[in-house]
Amino acid sequence: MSKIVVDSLTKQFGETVALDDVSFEVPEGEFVIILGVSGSGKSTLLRSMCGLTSPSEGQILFGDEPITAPRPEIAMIFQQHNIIGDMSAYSNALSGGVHRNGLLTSILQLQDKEEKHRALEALDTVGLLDEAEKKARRMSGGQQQRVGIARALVQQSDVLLADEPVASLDPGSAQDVMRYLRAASEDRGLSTFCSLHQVNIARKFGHRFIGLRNGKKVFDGYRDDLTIDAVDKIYGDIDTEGMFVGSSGDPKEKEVKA
Ligand SMILES: Nc1ncnc2c1ncn2[C@@H]1O[C@H](COP(=O)(O)OP(=O)(O)OP(=O)(O)O)[C@@H](O)[C@H]1O
Repeated sequence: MSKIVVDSLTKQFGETVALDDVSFEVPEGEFVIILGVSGSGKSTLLRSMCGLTSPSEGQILFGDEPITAPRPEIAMIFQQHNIIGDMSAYSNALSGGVHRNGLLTSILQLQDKEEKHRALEALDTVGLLDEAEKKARRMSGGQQQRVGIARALVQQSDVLLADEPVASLDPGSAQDVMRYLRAASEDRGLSTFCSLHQVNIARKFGHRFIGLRNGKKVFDGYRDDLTIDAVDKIYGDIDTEGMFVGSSGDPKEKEVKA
């Protein structure tokens, strides 16, 4: 496994500067939450880290190698789950090994025993072993997101990227997904980067936090550093009340420990 280095990363889309000279270094095994308002550059950062978006300037290194295209060591869990509704949770999870097994083997489900065991183990990690045969489309949003995590685990990556994995979920399901994501990440020592809107969920599950504002990195620190002042720096003048709902539902949780 290797550390991730984001080195002076700038990304422009025409006139829009989505990321502006962002740099940080993350050792393997850290659970990092990316915070920022809509449009601050969170998705662009994650997409750049998995090689789906190429930098305008700067680079991202995985170990010593620049990331220039998607690679199996880096798995991405998307906001819209991106799983196949007509397939079972098990088949979806199993498809995470497509880069090892090839498309035909995956479609025909001719994977070896070890691979099938891996898929069941991944479903177990996200608490869905009993639902393995259930069609994904008949599962709740939170369960579908957990299937997405299981599929990423079957990929056997070293790095897990999750772009707002709880954006469309109710507070209870959002916490479930975060709990499983954190457990999966710890279980396997994966470096994990997850973008979130809800600050109290972030505080509950995050280890390290990176705050973006207008494409610039305005915060990089650990739980105790994430004070109200730090949150204000990330979110500016906007009313942050709603962002703190989600873990206990108690907006007083915005009174973060200084
Ligand atoms: N493919 C693209 N083409 C043009 N502009 C883009 C593209 N992708 C992102 N942008 C712009 O870059 C900026 C950052 O967008 P990005 O999606 O990274 O923000 P975000 O923080 O993830 O937002 P959200 O929380 O709404 O997902 C925005 O101004 C957005 O409109």
